[in-house]
Amino acid sequence: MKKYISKFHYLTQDLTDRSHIEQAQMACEAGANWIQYRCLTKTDEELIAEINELAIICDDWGSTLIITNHYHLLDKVDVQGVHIEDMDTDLASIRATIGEDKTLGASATNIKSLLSLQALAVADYCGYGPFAHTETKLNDKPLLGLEGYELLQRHRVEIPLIAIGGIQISDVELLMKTGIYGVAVSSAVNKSDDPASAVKTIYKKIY
Ligand SMILES: Cc1ncc(COP(=O)(O)OP(=O)(O)O)c(N)n1
Ligand SMILES: Cc1nc(C(=O)O)sc1CCOP(=O)(O)O
Ligand SMILES: [Mg+2]
Repeated sequence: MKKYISKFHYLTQDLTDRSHIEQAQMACEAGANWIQYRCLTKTDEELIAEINELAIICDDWGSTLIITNHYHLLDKVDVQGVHIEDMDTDLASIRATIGEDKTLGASATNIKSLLSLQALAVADYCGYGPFAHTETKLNDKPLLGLEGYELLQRHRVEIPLIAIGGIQISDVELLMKTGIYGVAVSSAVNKSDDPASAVKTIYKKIY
């Protein structure tokens, strides 16, 4: 089943000065139509409570809400899907568990893993990175740089490909010119002096 996938994925993150709820509220108000709730530090009860609040905000603004990894919560909360970060996990079995209606995102870090994911045909989009160094999470994978995305033009990439990892506002135009589908951003928005304006600027560069 082909689903709508946004070209701009805004990812919340653990911040000392702003909750995930505040981040999502800001992003929705600024026009983000795709929020990925990336919280890997809470118990299921805490996650469910927070996701329920996020779902109301996203519903009010008409934004898609995706959770990171916690697919076992999908039948307990009102979200549109899940992004699975573990590339070694059995995605076909996760798809069978969550059903066809939920959006399933997965990750790839090189052309081989991207083409395998595409061939498996169970994910709705692929997060592809890391583009550059990021402080948001530890990363031991080679940085792709712009060339890593330009190289994809030699392959038949049909799955919507979302670049991720250390993307700054100034990278967005050049990344989009490589032919990718969209970008995922966290800290370039969250660590900006004016996060709402950062969201709006990224949108204008994409659309
Ligand atoms: C849209 C999107 N793409 C990728 C990820 C996960 O990133 P990934 O690099 O796979 O995570 P680690 O395996 O490095 O933890 C995401 N959350 N969203
Ligand atoms: C989930 C995730 N993976 C990344 C990687 O580089 O592999 S970056 C990331 C989150 C995006 O954060 P930011 O825009 O702050 O780099
Ligand atoms: Mg990674």
